[in-house]
Amino acid sequence: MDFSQEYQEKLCTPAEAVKVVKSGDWVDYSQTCSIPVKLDAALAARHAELADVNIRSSITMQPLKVVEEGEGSFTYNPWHCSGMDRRYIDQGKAFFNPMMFRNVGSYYRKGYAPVDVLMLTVSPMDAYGNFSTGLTNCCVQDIVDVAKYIILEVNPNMPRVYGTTGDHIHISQVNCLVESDEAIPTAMAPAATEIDRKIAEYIFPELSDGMTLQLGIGGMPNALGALVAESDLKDIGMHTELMSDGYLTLYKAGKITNMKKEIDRGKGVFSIANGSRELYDFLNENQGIYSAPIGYVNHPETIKQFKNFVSINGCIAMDLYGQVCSESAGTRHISGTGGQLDFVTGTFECVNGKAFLAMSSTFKDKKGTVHSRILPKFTQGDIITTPRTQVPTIVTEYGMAHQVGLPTWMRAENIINIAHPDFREDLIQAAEAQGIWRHSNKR
Ligand SMILES: CC(=O)SCCNC(=O)CCNC(=O)[C@H](O)C(C)(C)COP(=O)(O)OP(=O)(O)OC[C@H]1O[C@@H](n2cnc3c(N)ncnc32)[C@H](O)[C@@H]1OP(=O)(O)O
Ligand SMILES: CCCC(=O)O
Repeated sequence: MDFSQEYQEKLCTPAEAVKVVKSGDWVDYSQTCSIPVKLDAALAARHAELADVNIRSSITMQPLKVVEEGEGSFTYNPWHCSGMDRRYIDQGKAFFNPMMFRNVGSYYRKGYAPVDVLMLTVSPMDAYGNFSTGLTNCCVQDIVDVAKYIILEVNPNMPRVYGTTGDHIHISQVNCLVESDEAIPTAMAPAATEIDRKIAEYIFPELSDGMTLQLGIGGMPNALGALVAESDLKDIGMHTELMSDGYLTLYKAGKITNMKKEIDRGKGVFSIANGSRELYDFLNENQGIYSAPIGYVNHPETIKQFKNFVSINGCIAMDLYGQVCSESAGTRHISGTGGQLDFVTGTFECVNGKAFLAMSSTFKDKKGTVHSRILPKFTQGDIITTPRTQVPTIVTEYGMAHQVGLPTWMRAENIINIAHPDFREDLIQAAEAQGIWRHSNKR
């Protein structure tokens, strides 16, 4: 088998490749590190001749030309937002696409998310005609299966990552391809703050040897990663939606062996990766790691097979009823549901599952005013990411608030105990007015 002739026949320039896009089409860019840079620029250059083209993607890490140069012709619809995506939404150039992450693949398969053209970055072809999907497995197989036309942007900087379904695309499935040597975008995790470190210290005693760990984004998971790296904990397993540098720190410290995992033993599993170039090099042809579809990684049926599973994610605000908002600030869109509800739900199903949602107790706005993240009730349009029926333990720098199985007055008391002291009295009065404060509650 020699696929080099087919490769040459399908090779074209970005401008030639994007000619297939018509007004009214839905174009899919895969997500985050796999967004095709040259094809995006070539498509944006056609803005004067196109109208009402919809782009689907997520978590952009560098400017999208169709958004920045194609206003009026292209509408960008992210499934999940990076800082850049939320600025596009703030500017009215993009519109969030709500989703449950484990189900996104089925949105494509069931026809709710049509795809006229798929274009994405992949690593160079191997001897068998396969292009690795590299850092983004996610739901690429579902998109490939339904896309009417597939264009690859082949880039030697995309690591070749082994995996299950969705880890590669064969040249026979592809309509055309272009070549690129653009750097794959990197994302540096925010430095951990003193508050992050305090939260990590509350969670740390809940961890044990042999656990399987899912870490979300942000400074707090990094702080926890650093604590674990310096601890005596051993034989940790990785099963995570997002692989970022926090895990690389744990691998480098010898903490992750994956040998105690009940499933996928010996393999660290992720669905999307973004972080440093060092992380991408670590993933390249690493047989100890595999990428898998989000529909597998995030599914409660998968997660429940782990006995000792620990899930740690961030949130933005919560109310005294135990509802958690992790994706908006009032009506301002911030990030997305992502895998939060998937992991909270799945972890509850595990024999010894422990899920934590973490946030600082207060937020300082751009004018310097300090607000409590713990609110009496949500009234400003905040989106509920984790409903109170599924909410696990909440952690701030003042401690942990257990919620599962507790009546309203106990939930409210636990939540107020982890609020910033300056806001506690007002919260107690609100709880009383809302009828969720019992006369014997501690003050
Ligand atoms: C990868 C995984 O996590 S896997 C599965 C889990 N997925 C999830 O949990 C998804 C939902 N969670 C998240 O997206 C994140 O954990 C977040 C958004 C809650 C926290 O992430 P961080 O990176 O620590 O958020 P950060 O503190 O930088 O705030 C993000 C933005 O929200 C704004 N913001 C945060 N809290 C508030 C608030 N209470 N009021 C107003 N704005 C706020 C910040 O100002 C910032 O906006 P800016 O970029 O315009 O300045
Ligand atoms: C890739 C990050 C999406 C999420 O927060 O779940």
